[in-house]
Amino acid sequence: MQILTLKEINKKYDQAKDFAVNKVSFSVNEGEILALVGESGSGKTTLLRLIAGLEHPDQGTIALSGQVIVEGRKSVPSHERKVGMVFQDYALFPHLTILENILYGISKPRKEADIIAKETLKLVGLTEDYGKYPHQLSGGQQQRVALARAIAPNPRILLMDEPFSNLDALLKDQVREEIRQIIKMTGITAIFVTHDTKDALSTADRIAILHKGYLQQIDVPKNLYESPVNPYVANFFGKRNELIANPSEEGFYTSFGFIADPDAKKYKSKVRLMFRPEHAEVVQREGQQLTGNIVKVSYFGSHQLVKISDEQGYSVSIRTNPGRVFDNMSNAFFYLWKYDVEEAF
Ligand SMILES: Nc1ncnc2c1ncn2[C@@H]1O[C@H](COP(=O)(O)OP(=O)(O)OP(=O)(O)O)[C@@H](O)[C@H]1O
Repeated sequence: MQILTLKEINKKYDQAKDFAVNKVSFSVNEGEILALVGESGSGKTTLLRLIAGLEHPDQGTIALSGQVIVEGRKSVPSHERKVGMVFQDYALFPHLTILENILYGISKPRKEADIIAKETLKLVGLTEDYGKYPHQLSGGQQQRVALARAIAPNPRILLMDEPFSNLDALLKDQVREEIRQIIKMTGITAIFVTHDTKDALSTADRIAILHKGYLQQIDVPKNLYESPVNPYVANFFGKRNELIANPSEEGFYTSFGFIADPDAKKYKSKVRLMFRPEHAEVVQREGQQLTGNIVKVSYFGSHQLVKISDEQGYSVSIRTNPGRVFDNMSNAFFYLWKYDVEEAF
């Protein structure tokens, strides 16, 4: 069931030249975690603020739990929308204890509020720390307090602005997993903004990608990564290699050799074969594969990238498992097991 629906949302700030958000429509299902991703200035935060009621759109409607909260001039005030917010810097009150920080948002009699706050602290694994002050906690723990404060009043939806950006790389993996688990345990619907594709791919059920205020694609992570609707989305989710190829009846001619592909005959002129480093395989023996010279092997622990160059010095990068040994400047054979064909010119 859909809990949040945005229809044709436009937003232009005073004095701004362009729209920050352009005709954006999408829905979020109950219990779903949606990531809003895009480069800086793509409109992610603006969308979040429009849903929270901190901004009003120039056009469009927003409905939350069956209630229209934005339509024309109508706007349900932010505090009546029952939206939970987690800010990038957590925005905890430094002079209040963890328990007091959480109690702050619960408008219930003290005894009842106390029970809710302590239950929420248990949920986020901070039962022992309720008497401490924010500065006495680690970044990851502060993050969990901010989450507890946002979910304790039982909001209809949880909004998080760059929730992982203040954490170092090591902590990030752990916190992502924790936050996802907590959200899933409560069953709350959540939207978070991030510019980091890893945050989105690992934490979200679906991802919406924005570019210059336009929604490009909204889908489950696997589909966005494997079947992007346009080159912008494809490139956003990591580097792709590009091979210029001439189509023929039987396949594509590239500077690394021939790729047999009956679909090639569909194309009349030069195309670009786009493939991700993990969608190619370096093989031992010569055969029906492409060939080139290994010019660099970069080791990343979990994998390595082998850079292979053609006779003109144009290179592609292929991901291999870290245990494989390659000699620099030696001849290499490889094949592509997945690629997209894009019109070249
Ligand atoms: N208060 C404002 N007044 C005028 N222009 C604004 C305001 N806030 C944002 N903008 C502009 O609107 C566009 C979208 O900004 P927004 O902050 O929503 O993008 P973002 O994707 O969240 O970027 P970032 O990742 O850098 O936070 C940008 O061009 C930005 O400069």
